[in-house]
Order: sequence, then C-alpha cells, then structure tokens
Amino acid sequence: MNSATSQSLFDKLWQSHEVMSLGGQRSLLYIDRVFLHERTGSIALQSLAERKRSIARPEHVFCTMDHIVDTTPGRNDDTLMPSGRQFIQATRKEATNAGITLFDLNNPDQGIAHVISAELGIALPGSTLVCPDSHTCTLGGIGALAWGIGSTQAEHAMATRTLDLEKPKSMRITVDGELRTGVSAKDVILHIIAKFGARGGNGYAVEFAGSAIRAMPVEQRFTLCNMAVEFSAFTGFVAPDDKTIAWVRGRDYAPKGAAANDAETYWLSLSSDENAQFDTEIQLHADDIYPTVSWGTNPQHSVAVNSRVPNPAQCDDAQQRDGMSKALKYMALSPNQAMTSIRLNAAFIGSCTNSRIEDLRAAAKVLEGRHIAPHMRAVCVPGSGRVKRQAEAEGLDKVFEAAGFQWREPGCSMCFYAGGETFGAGKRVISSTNRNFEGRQGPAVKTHIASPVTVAASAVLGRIGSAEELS
Ligand SMILES: CC(C)[C@H](C(=O)O)[C@@H](O)C(=O)O
Ligand code: SF4
Repeated sequence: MNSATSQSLFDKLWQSHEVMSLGGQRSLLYIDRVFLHERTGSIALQSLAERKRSIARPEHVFCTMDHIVDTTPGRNDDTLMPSGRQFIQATRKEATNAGITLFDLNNPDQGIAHVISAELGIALPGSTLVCPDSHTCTLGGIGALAWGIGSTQAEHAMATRTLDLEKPKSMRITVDGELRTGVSAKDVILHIIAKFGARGGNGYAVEFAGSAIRAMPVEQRFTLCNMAVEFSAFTGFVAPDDKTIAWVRGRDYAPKGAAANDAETYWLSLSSDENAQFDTEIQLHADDIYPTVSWGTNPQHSVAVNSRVPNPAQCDDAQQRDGMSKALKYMALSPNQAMTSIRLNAAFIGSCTNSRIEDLRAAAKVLEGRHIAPHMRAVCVPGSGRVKRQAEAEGLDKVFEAAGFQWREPGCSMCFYAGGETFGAGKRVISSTNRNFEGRQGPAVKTHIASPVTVAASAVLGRIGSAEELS
C-alpha cells in the first residue's frame, strides 16, 4: 500500500463515522453513545426537556452519579457541596423522564463515568462516544474515538445522534523499548507532558503506539489516554489488539455470539497502515522514563521522583519562567530542592486516571505488610462498584485498611473539589489523579500527581519517594 492510499487509525475511525462532509475539514459525525454525569449532564437533559426535544435513541444514552456524590460509606443524596443534593435529585428526575439508563447512587454498577462506560462495554473499540466531561478521552485506551464535549453539544448529540466537527490534525507518539521496573502509564504520560508541554497536543488527535504501549495492560492504556486532554489533545487512543479483545469480550453491553465474532474481526483491523502519514510524529525510548511526579500547578510541571525541583532562572522562556515561579510560591517549594525531601500530609488513590482494579492491585502490593507514616492521612476510592467488589473479593480493602488507608464508595471524590471532599486547607497531597491546578483538591491544597505505586510508597515514607526506596 502506498502513502496515497494508506490511512492512519484516526482516519479510519473518522471516516467510518462520517455521515457527510460539511466542506473543508468539517464533517457531520455519527455518535454511537452519549454518556452523562450529574454535574453537567443534568443541565443538558433539563434544557432538552424545556425545548421539548426528545432523545433519538435513549437506549444509547447513559448517565451516572460521580462528581458530587459523597464517598463515605453509608452515604445518601446529601453531599458536602451545598447544592449537591439538588444536582443529584434533578439528574435522577431528568434521566428517568428521558428514559435513559441511570447508574444511580445505590446501583451496584455506579461509578466514575469513564471507568464504568468501559467496564460495562458501553464504550467499544472503533466506536464514537461523547460525554460532557474532558476526560472522556480515557476510552481511547480500547481504541474508541471518545472525546469531551460541552452541554450544548451533548443536547445536539442526544437529539440527532450526530455532531458537527472540524477534523483535528493527527499525531503519533511512539514509545519503544521496555519500561523500567516501577514505571507505568502514568509516568509515561507525565513524562510526555513535561517534555513537550501542556499545550503540546493542542489541535491533535494522538495515537499512542510502539512496543512499550503494546506491552501495557489495557487498564494502563486508559491511564495514558486519560491524560491526553492534559496534553491539550482533542483525544488520545491506542489501536485495539488481542489484549483489547480479551478485555472487552463478554462485557454487559458488548456484542455477543456471532455479532461478537464479526465485531472482533473488525476491531482487529483497526490500526494505522504501514505508510500512514501523521502531521506530527514523536519517538521516545522507554529507558528514558523514570517514576515521575509533579512539583507545580500544571501537569507539565513534572520531574523524575529522584530528581530536583527545577530552577525557573534556568528556563529561557519568560512566560514559562513566570509560571514556574508562581507555581513554586503556591506549592511552597524552593528551586533545586530534592523531590524526595518534600514532606506530605496526605495521599489519595482514585479518579478516572487510576482507580481501576490493576491500579488498586499495584498500590496494594506496595502497601502489603506496611503502614502509612504516622503524620499521614490516606484515602482510597475505587472507580466503580464493580472495581470495589472485585478488590474486596481479593482482600485488597483489608490491605489498604491495615496500612492506614480509608476505603470508600465509588466517585470522583478528592480528585476535584466539586463535591466538597478535601483533606483540608493548605494540606500537601500526593495523588493518583490528573490535575494539580491551584485549589483543584480544595482551597490552598498542594497537589502532587503520580502513579498509584508512587502514591502508595510516598504514603508509607511520609514524603515524596519511589517504591524502589522501600525494597
Ligand atoms: C466537571 C467536569 C466538566 C470536569 C471535566 O470536564 O473534566 C471534571 O470532570 C474535571 O475533571 O475537571
Ligand atoms: S475523577 Fe476527576 S478527572 Fe475524572 S471525571 Fe471525576 S473529577 Fe474529572
């Protein structure tokens, strides 16, 4: 196949959903699934109802409660956010009236939108899924074309099953080689964002490829794609392979029987052709990636755990230098300070980035037979009811609790102050989440983002540190 006829995976996903060209790079795309959550979804549902527009295929629209909900055991509709209860109850009412599937608070499958849409087989390889939430790109981990939209677009998608869209440019990031022990997808994506900048992916759909990505379990590929939006990309994805097929097979909403065979054959055909052209190509070697943690107030502000806080004076770009100085001030850190000298107050394991079963297994492995430092508080929030039950069946909850972690009900929890859950003003937190902006985890909270393994190790050490230090 020559380069004139060869296509990238992104071209294939786009073309297979193109209803019509709208001229130039714009197309009307077919949307297979819409997913909503109580924070933004209720607004879209309410607006549709007010305008007396019905949902074209309610059986393909789903909603969960994740952002605002309380995650303490024994919870009800009350939340720490003053109007949270109203949001929850409005979502329940609108979802019921609209006839869509709702994963309500007491539903055993409730959980974070981007965790449950994959684990229930609602998102599928080669399919389009949109949700009014920026981390919808997570689902690219199984080769879905999934991206975050606004509430108005969500209304459009529900009413018409289509969205009009400008085709982004394409980028391929290839990571070859074998990742070092203790390095996982979270370190890879933090490394990429630190190296190429938080705006590095702006205007692109990013395919992650290469032997290091192929070797990753599917759950790590979700983590990788989850943070494509922190790279400012339109979305991120990994071509489906045998691991993807095995992961998706048999899930509740996935095709069954003969339909599953046909679907799997099609999914395996979804990869970039050998001579496919990309607007930008980046090549990385796995050897260059170490356990990574953020020091500042943007995921770009990340360095290897075993290195030092950077010195803004050594940065050539005036704007970046300014951002770095501001970040150091907010984070109360000094240039050149060893990352491992940073004392912590709390640790959080959860969020759509790192709250799946493999994340909890990896963290529990570090915590087994150990205890968090006496001055630390630590919380683990599984991403879904299913993850929670699976973890409990494996005794992981007991490992977390014996180590001094609280074990909670599924939700976004301390990833985002939306529901009011926080470790408290000014606390310094090591967190398996994806955003470290000022105030993200509550007023004046200082967030350091890292992998679940680094979070667990740091919780034990009471300061930033890698799992290697414990062995
Ligand atoms: C509330 C929601 C719209 C938001 C998002 O879009 O990502 C949230 O999930 C976040 O992580 O900041
Ligand atoms: S877990 Fe965090 S990043 Fe993910 S959807 Fe919830 S608030 Fe957003």
